[in-house]
Amino acid sequence: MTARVFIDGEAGTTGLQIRERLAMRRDIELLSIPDELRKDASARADYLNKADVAILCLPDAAAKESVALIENDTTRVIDASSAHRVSDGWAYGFAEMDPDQGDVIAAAMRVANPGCWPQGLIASIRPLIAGGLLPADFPLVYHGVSGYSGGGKGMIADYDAKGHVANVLAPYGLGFNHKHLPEMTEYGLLDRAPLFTPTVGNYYKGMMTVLPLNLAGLATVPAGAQLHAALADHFAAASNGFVEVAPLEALERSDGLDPQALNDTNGLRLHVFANDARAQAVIIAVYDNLGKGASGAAVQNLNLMLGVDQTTSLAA
Ligand SMILES: NC(=O)C1=CN([C@@H]2O[C@H](COP(=O)(O)OP(=O)(O)OC[C@H]3O[C@@H](n4cnc5c(N)ncnc54)[C@H](OP(=O)(O)O)[C@@H]3O)[C@@H](O)[C@H]2O)C=CC1
Ligand SMILES: CC(=O)N[C@@H](CCC(=O)OP(=O)(O)O)C(=O)O
Repeated sequence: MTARVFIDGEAGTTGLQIRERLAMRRDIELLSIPDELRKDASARADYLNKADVAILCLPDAAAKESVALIENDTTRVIDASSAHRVSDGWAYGFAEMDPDQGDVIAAAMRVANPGCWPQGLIASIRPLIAGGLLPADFPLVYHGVSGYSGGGKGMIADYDAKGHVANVLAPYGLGFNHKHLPEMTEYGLLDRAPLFTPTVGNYYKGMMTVLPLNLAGLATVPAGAQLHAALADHFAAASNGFVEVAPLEALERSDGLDPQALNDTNGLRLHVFANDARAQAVIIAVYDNLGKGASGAAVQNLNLMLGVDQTTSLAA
């Protein structure tokens, strides 16, 4: 049986990428709204209500409106916006977060796709706190760089208009109130939000996030090998291959540390570097903001909800 899938916001950056990923799927019938009606609430309501799964690739306010337009109890929703990520009744769509999170997503009517930045942080810290290697009140500083497509059509147009002679690395979020902090705190198992300093790079897509761990002062200082083993064990159990942990790095530099290394994939790779004598470590995540960071994760969640075997699917 084919599943009817409606992408509300299919003309946007994330929507287009999901469309491309689903175009070749014979098990999916894509319901496509005529361009002139794509912002017409009553036409959207029609499409939303006839879909088996609606994928919302919209600003937060429009995503909330879409959910309110659904009048049946059969349309399932994957929301790529940040509107519902810490809301009751919504499953958080980061399948590798816990060994059973894929089952939670598979059974859910409402799935909130994670923000791109939270995925690197949650992947890096949640297994360490859950495993008791770090306390929940450990003070975190979280840094990273994303390609400018992370800001959607608006930011892409800005960079295009500047003719790509923009700032090589532009810091932002300097009021320390980034909209991703609530989901980072909740699903990172943290007592308080990290100090988060994102930057946008002058390139289209791809991310690298950096989580330094200054471990001195902890009652029990975990060795780098323990941090690495906790992450490797967690993702061996919880991942179907989309999240991998590179071997423990004993190098000053690594060729894998390129924010564009996993572009056009649904992969996320963690790297652990440590100096036990100094009680210092850093965990670095590399992934595509439009892949695992948005559309790849949405397709992965769709596959889970439809019961499609991820290892044989071409899509995610
Ligand atoms: N880009 C990324 O890396 C990531 C994005 N996301 C999230 O995914 C969502 C979509 O982001 P992104 O694709 O980047 O954004 P874009 O701005 O590229 O696309 C959003 C689309 O929604 C359309 N839209 C706006 N308002 C309405 C409305 N009321 N009814 C119907 N359509 C509407 C826009 O129309 P128009 O074309 O006319 O502007 C546009 O096509 C956002 O919530 C974003 O935060 C999540 C993770 C990563
Ligand atoms: C580079 C850039 O601007 N990135 C966006 C996040 C993109 C993303 O994860 O989307 P959501 O808005 O759906 O959470 C930002 O930091 O606001």
